[in-house]
Amino acid sequence: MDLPGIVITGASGRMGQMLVKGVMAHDRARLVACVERAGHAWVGRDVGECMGGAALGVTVTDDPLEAFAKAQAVIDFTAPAATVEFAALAAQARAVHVIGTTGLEASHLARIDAASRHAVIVRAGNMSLGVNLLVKLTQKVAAALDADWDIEVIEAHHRMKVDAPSGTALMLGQAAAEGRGVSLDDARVSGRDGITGTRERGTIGFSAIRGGDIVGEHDVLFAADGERIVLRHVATDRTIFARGAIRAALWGQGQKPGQYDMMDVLGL
Ligand SMILES: NC(=O)C1=CN([C@@H]2O[C@H](COP(=O)(O)OP(=O)(O)OC[C@H]3O[C@@H](n4cnc5c(N)ncnc54)[C@H](O)[C@@H]3O)[C@@H](O)[C@H]2O)C=CC1
Ligand SMILES: O=C(O)C1=N[C@H](C(=O)O)C[C@H](O)C1
Repeated sequence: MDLPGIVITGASGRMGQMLVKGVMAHDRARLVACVERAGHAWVGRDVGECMGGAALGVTVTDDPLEAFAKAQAVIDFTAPAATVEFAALAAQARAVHVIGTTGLEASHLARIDAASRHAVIVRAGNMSLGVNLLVKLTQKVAAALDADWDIEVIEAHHRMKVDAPSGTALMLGQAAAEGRGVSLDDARVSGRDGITGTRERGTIGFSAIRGGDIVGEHDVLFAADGERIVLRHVATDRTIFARGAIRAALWGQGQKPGQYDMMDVLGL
């Protein structure tokens, strides 16, 4: 039987290039197409040559529908506006849609939800094993501690990142809120500046650092009088995200239509 065919959207991006390499090196998947936005310099050229290596026999296209028709899975680390379009097209093609894109708002999530009635969608703000384990740990620690322990999520990323808090920080904040039995929407405090007043008991704070080429660092701080606990994940290489996304694309084959996350894929 043929190996599942995979399309990479946003192929020229930081994650796109990792994913092209990851699928090419994989023994249970094959690269069938690469998509970039209309007008991008890579469109019409071989993706391997664009990446500065040997030709891979896959020409970058700006036609997602044609690309998805050849595929069993679409791996998508692009931008919210593109991802919601891809969700509808992937559902039309009955391809598994793996969404790594972050910065999605309620209107985007509603469109992804609609697409998931017809197709398998796996979405996570972080596809790494380590972060998904950290999410579980965060929930457990938050459940064990009362509101004498202030919770802060601190994240650091490269200077090109466009959304904050990061998708991972929001996953960690959500886990902390669930552990504590509160709603994140009610407890969330982001971006303090000026005369903020003293810290409100029970809130969950978010701080974002942007600089240089930081791949992704996340701390969940539990701070009480006289002691602190810090849960930390440091990503030093984007292959951890690509590995998780490819695993999700293969896991999704044969699943029932619906929305899944990396906890489902990893069995956590
Ligand atoms: N869930 C996870 O594990 C991870 C998620 N991310 C997220 O993935 C996204 C992308 O991150 P990066 O690769 O660093 O960004 P990037 O800016 O390097 O790449 C994004 C790519 O998407 C392309 N693109 C945008 N609109 C498009 C369209 N309509 N059609 C086709 N291609 C389009 C851009 O041209 C670009 O090549 C971000 O939202 C980021 O937060 C990043 C790393 C891990
Ligand atoms: O934009 C990034 O780079 C990353 N984005 C994801 C996020 O928003 O959490 C995952 C990872 O931290 C890298």
